[in-house]
Amino acid sequence: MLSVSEAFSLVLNHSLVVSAESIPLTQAAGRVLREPLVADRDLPPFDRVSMDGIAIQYRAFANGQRRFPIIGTQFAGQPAQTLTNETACLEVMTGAMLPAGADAVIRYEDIQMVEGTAEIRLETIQLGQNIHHRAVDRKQNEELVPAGVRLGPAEMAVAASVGKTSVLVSKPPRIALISTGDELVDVSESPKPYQIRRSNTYLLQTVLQTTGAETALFHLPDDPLAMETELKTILADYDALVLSGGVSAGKADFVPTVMAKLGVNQVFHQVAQRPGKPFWFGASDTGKVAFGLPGNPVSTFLCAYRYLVPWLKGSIGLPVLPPSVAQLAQVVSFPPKLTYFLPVSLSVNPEGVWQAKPLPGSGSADYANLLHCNGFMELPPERSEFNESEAFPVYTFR
Ligand SMILES: Nc1nc2c(c(=O)[nH]1)N[C@H]1C(S)=C(S)[C@@H](COP(=O)(O)OP(=O)(O)OC[C@H]3O[C@@H](n4cnc5c(N)ncnc54)[C@H](O)[C@@H]3O)O[C@H]1N2
Ligand code: MOO
Ligand SMILES: [Mg+2]
Repeated sequence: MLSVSEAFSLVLNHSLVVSAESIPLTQAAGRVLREPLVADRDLPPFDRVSMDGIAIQYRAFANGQRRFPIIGTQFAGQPAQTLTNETACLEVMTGAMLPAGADAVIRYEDIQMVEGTAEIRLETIQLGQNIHHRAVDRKQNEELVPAGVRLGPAEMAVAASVGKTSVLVSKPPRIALISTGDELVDVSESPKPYQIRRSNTYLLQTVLQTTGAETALFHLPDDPLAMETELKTILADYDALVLSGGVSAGKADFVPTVMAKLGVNQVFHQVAQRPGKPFWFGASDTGKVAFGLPGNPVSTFLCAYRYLVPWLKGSIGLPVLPPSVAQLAQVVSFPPKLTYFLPVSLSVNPEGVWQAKPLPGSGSADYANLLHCNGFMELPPERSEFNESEAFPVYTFR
């Protein structure tokens, strides 16, 4: 049986081909850039006054002068004036161009205004003080943001400042989230004694919210012909399918055979892990990808975080980051030769180290247990005893 890392590599090898689209900047927050953002001018584009006050020539102050006649005012949003008299000053406002001939700005707080003159009340000043010099932040034509970065607040501010009215971003992949099973009824229905309400597609939709994918929910019965008909349409309309249920050894587990009939070939079936051992994964020659996640809700949940989310991030051009690491807060025993994804509650101890408190719950159908957890700790298959304070990777979900 495949190991978790082998299965993960195979999943990442089948990334979606996500096309790019140009959209207005006003709609681009949260999307992934597909072009670099380049400085169209120096940043800042001119010597910018950074404090309200007066602009003088430093040499006059260095020569002992303290009282400067005010010969005008330089506001922001105006072309630069000139300090025509090197022993005079201009009042200047934050954001204004530094007047030509001036090379130091003194704050209003450090001067006293007396009858049209400004008297500086400082012992020393620096050449160039309170001036945000042209190009100190970035130079014209410098790459400010590389492609493959999500447009957060800082990136949006930079995009606006370099005049990008529209930006090239990844198109959101269209993903169908499909529950399967005759025992499952809609959330609005009253289940009969042998039925339950379906929950996995709601779980999956919430997990994928952070990726910006477009999702739609479907439900299929345990009937191979009906499944085939409906899945054919869904396959044509969506880039990827995430199914839950119907992949283990039961007489009504039809997902792998139906997918194969539709040209979605098995890449693997079963991974040496708990939960989620019956995980099925396939891809078609036309570039469609399908995840057959095991139906037990904790298995669906774990597989979504461990495989689906990194796969989707990689596909849309975001970096796939390694998991964080935490210390086990108590001894854990797990004899099967499987990678064990242990539900944990994470907290930081007084030394600033992440601690993982095991909350195994009653098994992979116990989804209510996850309400108290915020991650899965990945314990390796070749060991059966895990000591307190040993560190292992954790996949967090809160
Ligand atoms: N003989 C074997 N039986 C089972 C094996 C095995 O290896 N050999 N594996 C077990 C494991 S592990 C899991 S996990 C499950 C996976 O089963 P399936 O993927 O085939 O899923 P189903 O049989 O359709 O359902 C399993 C279970 O999950 C519930 N379920 C399914 N979908 C939803 C949903 N959308 N919302 C809520 N609950 C859902 C379903 O009612 C079943 O209780 O197989 C074991 N068996
Ligand atoms: O994946 Mo199953 O959920 O191990 O029970
Ligand atoms: Mg089954």
